Amino acid sequence: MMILSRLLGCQEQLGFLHQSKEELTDSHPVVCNRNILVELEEGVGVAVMKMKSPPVNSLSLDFLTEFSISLEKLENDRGCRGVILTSAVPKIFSAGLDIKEMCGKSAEHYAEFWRAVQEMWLKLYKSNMVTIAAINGNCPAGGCLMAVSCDYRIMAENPKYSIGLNETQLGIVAPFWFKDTIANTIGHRATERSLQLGLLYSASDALKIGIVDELVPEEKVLNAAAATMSQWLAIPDYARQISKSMMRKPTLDRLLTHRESDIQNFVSFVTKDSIQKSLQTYMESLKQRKG
Ligand SMILES: CCCCC/C=C\CCCC/C=C/C(=O)SCCNC(=O)CCNC(=O)[C@H](O)C(C)(C)COP(=O)(O)OP(=O)(O)OC[C@H]1O[C@@H](n2cnc3c(N)ncnc32)[C@H](O)[C@@H]1OP(=O)(O)O
Repeated sequence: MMILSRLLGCQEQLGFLHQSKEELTDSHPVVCNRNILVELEEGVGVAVMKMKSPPVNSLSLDFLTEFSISLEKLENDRGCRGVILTSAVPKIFSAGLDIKEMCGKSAEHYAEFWRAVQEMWLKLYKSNMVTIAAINGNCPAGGCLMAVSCDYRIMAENPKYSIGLNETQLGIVAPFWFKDTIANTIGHRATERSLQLGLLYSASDALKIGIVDELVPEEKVLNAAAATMSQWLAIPDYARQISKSMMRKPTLDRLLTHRESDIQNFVSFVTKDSIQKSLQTYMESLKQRKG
């Protein structure tokens, strides 16, 4: 019930009400949501989802809810066959889960938050559409999960940007389905090293290890994503979708089977004093790094 009312509440915020006349008459309909801009190029059947939640596109409960609703709308739109996921915030793809959602809140809040994280991943990983991440900035932890849940990743070749699952550096643990998703991308051994050490890879190392598929100059990331999209869309949808499902279903089913216990694990983990302390110390270190 709580989730339903949040979804309904968010649908109002989703901005269908806030579209300007220009946006409505544009041949590329734009939906201006609070955290995500969705632009659907109808003739081509491709939507661009631009995350725009400054300063760092952190994945808050509101953001995740909006993301899942937006993706579901595209999924149900027969005119949309592909999605490019990118960022409208300079230098940041996404800073991952919003740490503030995991600090000093109630057990009920943590459970609701974690269900929204699961939902985002389930929707993205099982999408029937072609999904391409155009990674135009830093991409740690939950940001990396989003990227590796797409079918293909193109990253800006900027030595300042990094990508990876750095959870252990915060004193927390990537859950099994984060691990499965990255292992499906880079293999078991590389995942073991990557997860234990909480490695963040530079763009060039990410290409070498296979977290990303391609590097291009920053200003070409979106064009490169569009070019790759047209190659993938040249394959008949039905055959491609069944192949995707064959590869991903066991991983999806594992979370679906253990969804409630995964939420309980998260809540009991994150409510530990030691974990709360680690997260608070990490947030403080982020602030101090600025100064
Ligand atoms: C055994 C069973 C296990 C079960 C499961 C249990 C555990 C849970 C696992 C949970 C998995 C977690 C996944 C995650 O995604 S955790 C988040 C990890 N993210 C990070 O480590 C990234 C942190 N951020 C950065 O490194 C940098 O901010 C940056 C992304 C590189 C951008 O740098 P810069 O442009 O210099 O920006 P600032 O650092 O100055 O940041 C601007 C403000 O944004 C705040 N911030 C940054 N990241 C986050 C975040 N993830 N959440 C919330 N807030 C964030 C930062 O504090 C600044 O705020 P201020 O302006 O108020 O100081």
